[in-house]
Amino acid sequence: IIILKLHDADAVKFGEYKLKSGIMTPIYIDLRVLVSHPALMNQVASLMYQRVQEEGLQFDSVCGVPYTALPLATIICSRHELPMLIRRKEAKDYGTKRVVEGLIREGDLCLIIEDTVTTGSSILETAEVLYKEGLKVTDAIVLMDREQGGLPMLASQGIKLHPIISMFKLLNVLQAAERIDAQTAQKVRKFIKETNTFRVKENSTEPPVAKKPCLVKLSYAERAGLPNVHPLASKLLKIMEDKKSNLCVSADVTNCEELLQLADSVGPKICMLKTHVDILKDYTEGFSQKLQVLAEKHDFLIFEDRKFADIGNTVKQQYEGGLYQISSWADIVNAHVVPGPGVVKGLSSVGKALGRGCLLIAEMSSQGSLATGNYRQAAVKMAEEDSDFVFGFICGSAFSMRPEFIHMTPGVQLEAGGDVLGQQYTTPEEVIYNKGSDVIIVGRGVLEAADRLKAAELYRRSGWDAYTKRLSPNSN
Ligand SMILES: O=c1ccn([C@@H]2O[C@H](COP(=O)(O)O)[C@@H](O)[C@H]2O)c(=O)[nH]1
Repeated sequence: IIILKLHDADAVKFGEYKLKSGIMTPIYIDLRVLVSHPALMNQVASLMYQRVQEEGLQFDSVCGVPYTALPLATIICSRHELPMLIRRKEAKDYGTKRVVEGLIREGDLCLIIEDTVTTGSSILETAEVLYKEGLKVTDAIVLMDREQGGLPMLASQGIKLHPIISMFKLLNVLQAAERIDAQTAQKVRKFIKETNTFRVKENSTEPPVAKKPCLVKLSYAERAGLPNVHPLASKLLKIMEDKKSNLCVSADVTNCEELLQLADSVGPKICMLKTHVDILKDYTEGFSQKLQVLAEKHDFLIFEDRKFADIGNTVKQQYEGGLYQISSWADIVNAHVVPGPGVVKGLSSVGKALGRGCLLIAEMSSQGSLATGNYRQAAVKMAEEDSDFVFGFICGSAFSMRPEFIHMTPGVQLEAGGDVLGQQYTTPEEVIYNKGSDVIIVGRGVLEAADRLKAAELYRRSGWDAYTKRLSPNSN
């Protein structure tokens, strides 16, 4: 009966609508309308709490995913006198600057409340914020599961989803009540089946049990096939899987011939080659053409570590013009987030049409870096707003719960340490296995070795072993 009431309230719409992922859908669930139907809102909250009781869920606090689920969480908490937490979508830049409001005790278990689940990414985002505050999340109650992969995806991350209504049930009820005809119901069923965003690995006997949440439990190959992954990210993830390499060599040498020799030598071992074109003494246009030929030959991407950091109009010119014409040869560039979204818009206005992609610098490996806390959050927000151009981050650890974003970490050597100018090193195992990052960026670890090729192979193997260990069912 709740399904018919939701339909009456226009919370279930049939037609052509765009989802958060960009996919067009023939059915749209709009539970924002609930605020105008208090009786229905109360009934939904009751059903959700009933589910909590039926499942015997134990928790210390409740947090609604902003914004639609906030009133639902509020009603449940108020009625049953449960402590509530409020997750801010954006941290304040004054006062306490908190991202989660309410009483937080390290190790407390928080129950998440959500209105609709498609891929599960919104619940994961909220869970990630809560983890960072020291809380645990093992369960989420959702009113409507679109059955497009959210449930198994969340299970793979240690979160059990408890849906009140599922898409197929909803279609059956609406069809039986003659609210929709058989053709519409069939069209939606087909769409839902064809756009499933997550599949449990075939032949896997592993139950989706709650483990310590690992940000990226999916393989590179699985992530390459996600529906909303950037084409360049997909290409990179496929290269990584094919070449069994998550190694990016930072080619910080100062003459073109040496750089080309290095690229040709370590090419088979790497997924990406990073350049600092402005340290080359003898740059010519011919050099970038030769580098592209080598990238093609050995199947790696070129990342120019230009670290753009100006207003949109200036970075646009720096990217496409000047001596280096970076946009004509570099697959990937990066940008600081300090200028605000304009820097991405400027770069995107040149690079998007060329099929290029951008990484945002969310953190830096150097000692005393100011890129921490809210700064990193701002980078995530900017990436999400321009995910048709930005596909990842330069960072110390994985923090975005969206598997379509790639995390890349510089400051890597086989032994932890640093240099005299503030660089700090961690190991491939620490970066990939413990911190959940995807790519290790190694400069002097390879460049200063007596045998650069041998060193590249050592780093490749070390990074790859850490990745396979991360994926193994026994890892937590
Ligand atoms: O936070 C950052 C961002 C970029 N880098 C760059 O990576 C390499 C690291 O070289 P090593 O020789 O391995 O130290 C270098 O090109 C930096 O400009 C970084 O180190 N940290």
